[in-house]
Amino acid sequence: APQNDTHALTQFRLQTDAHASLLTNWTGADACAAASTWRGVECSPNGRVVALSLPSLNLRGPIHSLSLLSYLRFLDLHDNRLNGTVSTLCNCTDLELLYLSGNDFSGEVPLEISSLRLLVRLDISDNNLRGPVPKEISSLTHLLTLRLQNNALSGEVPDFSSSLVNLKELNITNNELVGHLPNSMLNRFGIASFAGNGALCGDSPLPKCSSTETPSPSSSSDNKTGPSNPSVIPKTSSVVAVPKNPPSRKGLSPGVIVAIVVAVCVVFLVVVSFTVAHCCAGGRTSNSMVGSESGKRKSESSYGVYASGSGAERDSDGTVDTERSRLVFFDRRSQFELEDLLRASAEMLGKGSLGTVYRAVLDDGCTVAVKRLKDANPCERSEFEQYMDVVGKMKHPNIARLIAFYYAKEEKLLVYDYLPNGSLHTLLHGNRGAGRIPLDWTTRISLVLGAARGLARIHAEYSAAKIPHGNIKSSNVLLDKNGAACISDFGLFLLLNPVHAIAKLGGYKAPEQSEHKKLSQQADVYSFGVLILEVLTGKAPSHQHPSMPRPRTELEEPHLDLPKWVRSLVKDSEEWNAEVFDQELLRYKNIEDELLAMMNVGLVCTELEPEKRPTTLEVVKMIEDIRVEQSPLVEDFDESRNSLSPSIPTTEDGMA
Ligand SMILES: Nc1ncnc2c1ncn2[C@@H]1O[C@H](COP(=O)(O)OP(=O)(O)OP(=O)(O)O)[C@@H](O)[C@H]1O
Repeated sequence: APQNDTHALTQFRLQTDAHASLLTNWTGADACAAASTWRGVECSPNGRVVALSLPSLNLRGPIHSLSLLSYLRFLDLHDNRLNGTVSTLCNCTDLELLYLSGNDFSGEVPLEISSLRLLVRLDISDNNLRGPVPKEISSLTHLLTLRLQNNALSGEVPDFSSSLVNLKELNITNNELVGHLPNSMLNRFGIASFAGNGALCGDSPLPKCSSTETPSPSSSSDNKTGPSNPSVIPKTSSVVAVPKNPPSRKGLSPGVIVAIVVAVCVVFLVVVSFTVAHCCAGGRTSNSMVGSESGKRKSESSYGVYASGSGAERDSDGTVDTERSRLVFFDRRSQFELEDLLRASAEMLGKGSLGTVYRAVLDDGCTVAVKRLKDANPCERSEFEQYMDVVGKMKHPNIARLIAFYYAKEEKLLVYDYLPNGSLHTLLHGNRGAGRIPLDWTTRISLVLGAARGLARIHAEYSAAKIPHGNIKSSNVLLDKNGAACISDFGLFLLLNPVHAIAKLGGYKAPEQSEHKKLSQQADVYSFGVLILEVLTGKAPSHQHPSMPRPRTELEEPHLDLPKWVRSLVKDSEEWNAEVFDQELLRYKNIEDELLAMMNVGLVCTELEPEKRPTTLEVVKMIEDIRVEQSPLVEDFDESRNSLSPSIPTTEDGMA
């Protein structure tokens, strides 16, 4: 079966990627192999493709090959030029999220859609779909979102009001729907969900239905050819392009138009005031809800999943637990719903030891990083919330900020500020070949100092409990939009069983940890010392855990004990040995003293005996003494860190 998945994807690529350039990294025999990085593909632990996300890639052609992906739960192909019918996907009965909007799909919405019983979101808007809105949709009882707008769907609107009890968003606007709109549908979803159909009738503000409840020919669309009744459109007729925003149609009296406008305005105002009240309430209660079951409110977007979308929170009897799953925020200024997150266009940033990280751009342009935890987390909800409370309260300019979290039985998400400028690991080891921009000494020292300040804050905040970071390494030092270093992944070790934490996490290990397997602040200092030596030597240290697949640069030297290697070359702390240092650093003049001083900080941090190591506050002081002001100490947390416009730190040396 896994080979079938790879075969299906390969077929899909051959049939749709005419430009070939887009999916060039779809190579190798197995899309789900451990080291595989097939763009947009996500696999389950048993090697089956569960998610495919390829929006806006100018893909053209049919999608029938994807019907073989029998484990697929998330499919996002929106904004391409894909064509043919969508019926083939009805074989993918595990699908929960299906986004196909903005393509050239034609034919009818298949009756077999009813086999996709797990669907939570269905978006097939902005295509050329014709024929009726099938009644069979009413069996998709988990649906939260149904978007069918901007197609050429015709016939009457079925009554979903009693069957689709979870449906929050319905949009069938700009189609060719006719006849009586059931009052229950109008009342529940509002006139705005049905606008742009022209020939619907029913209760006010719609025109009254005639006795036969069929529209007069003059009230049907005037910008499309042929009759509006689907049954008389030959299935073989050429597809009439549907304008994405059709002009308003004729046929309504001015009075009715005024009534519709007033009704839409009223609905809009009600929605806006509800949203404002909702956001304010959310802001007031977000922190207090952590760890407090009584504080929880029922959320509109409480049933949700991300990416492969496994988070259907179902009770044993199959009912949906909508009561307790919601995004919990740590900052009243950042408020959005899980739905916004689900709707956001997402791009996989990478996989770590605890899960996969996605970059998600919300509708309002805000960008966040979403870490979707894999099943490494054994915690109960209350425990999870307590730990996240610890992380969420930690606000410092050199610590990646946790904005919110989501906990459901099968899905745990952590939402962070998106830090757009990569990691220290990438800056040091990425692209060492031709075309590399050297990482200058000023930037290095400033990043080390920033990271030291972040770590010192964690240690100081939790000095009594001696809570460590537990996973210090250069790939967990990320750069914000200003190029400042931020320690990421703080607090995640709390989610792991202590027995397994040390093996799972990929930070640089202190020697004492091979014996007692405990995380500690002193071990963090050791890891930080290794990081300093890494910055000085340009060499990637060994993670001492061959089972860990990361980091994976071609330049990483296997099993390099960096402190040992440096000590072997430098016997005396005053001794200068150019061989130790990164060649890139040797082109800068008059920095030998600073390099030596920094090397000594690295060496003292990596003392074999934990008691001999300095505290992180002392480390900060030592680095500040080397170069007085490299990284401005920002006391106030910079809320504007999150940005859509990444700025790359200057890497040409600006040394005095
Ligand atoms: N807040 C963020 N903003 C931007 N990119 C991020 C953010 N958090 C993580 N990433 C990126 O996502 C990818 C995966 O990160 P993740 O932390 O899961 O793995 P890791 O650091 O490689 O390993 P580990 O799980 O041991 O920390 C990395 O490339 C990382 O740089």
